[in-house]
Amino acid sequence: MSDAPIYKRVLLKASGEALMGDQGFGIDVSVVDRIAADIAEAKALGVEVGVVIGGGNIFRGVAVASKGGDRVTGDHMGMLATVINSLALRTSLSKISVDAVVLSAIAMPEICESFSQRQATAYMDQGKVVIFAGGTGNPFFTTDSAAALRAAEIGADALFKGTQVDGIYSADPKIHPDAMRYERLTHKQVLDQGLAVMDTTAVALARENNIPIIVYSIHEDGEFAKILLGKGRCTTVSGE
Ligand SMILES: Nc1ncnc2c1ncn2[C@@H]1O[C@H](COP(=O)(O)OP(=O)(O)OP(=O)(O)O)[C@@H](O)[C@H]1O
Ligand SMILES: O=c1ccn([C@@H]2O[C@H](COP(=O)(O)O)[C@@H](O)[C@H]2O)c(=O)[nH]1
Repeated sequence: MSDAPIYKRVLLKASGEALMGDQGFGIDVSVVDRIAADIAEAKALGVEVGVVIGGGNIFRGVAVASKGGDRVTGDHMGMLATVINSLALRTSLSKISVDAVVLSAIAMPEICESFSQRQATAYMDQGKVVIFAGGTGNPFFTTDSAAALRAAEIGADALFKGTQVDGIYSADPKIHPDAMRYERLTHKQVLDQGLAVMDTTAVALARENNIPIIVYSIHEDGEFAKILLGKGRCTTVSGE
């Protein structure tokens, strides 16, 4: 394995759902601690890391809409869930002495700083882990889209999606256990074939900005660093 990471600055989209561990809801601190350790390993390789965390372990806006409630309010609740997860990750990182800051797309100055592209980039240049909370700050989006947006804004070399599965398959492997895993795909193939591991807005944004997407299992200890070193199990999505 080479000692030099293949990317200098990355954006990690960490699964919200993964944070609940076996509990079925909420935050399992041991899982957050493990993800923090993975980020620390990447930092130790000299990689600059920005993070967006989902909110699926707490709340998704569609849950309100599907019961006849107001979608926008539901999405506000979902974005607040991502703030809770971001604060949990900052806590886990600070326990292992990794300097991290939470920047929220929704102003809540008593709790964390507000997002601005300039401040985010300045913090990353200083070597801090920047955790982008509150999604895009707009309803009808997802944290996948927020991750692609922030990746473009900070000039990330790659967008990592740490999720429940170890790559992109020909169909959802949770529903079709015989689906085939891809090593490499283009953004166009992901969009044309409707491979639903990431939402289409996020993939389109990454494609327009020439940002590779790496999909891997966030449940595998040390996989993030391995992939950064050019090894590890994942699917890489890049330009055609
Ligand atoms: N073609 C595919 N290849 C791989 N996974 C797929 C595919 N189609 C659907 N999926 C599903 O997509 C899921 C990832 O989607 P999703 O973004 O909702 O989860 P997440 O990473 O846990 O995000 P969140 O942060 O919102 O909780 C995988 O767990 C997998 O079951
Ligand atoms: O830009 C955004 C990002 C997220 N939301 C809402 O938050 C939840 C949780 O995010 P996931 O990506 O599903 O983990 C999402 O379901 C939306 O309700 C948003 O409105 N805008």
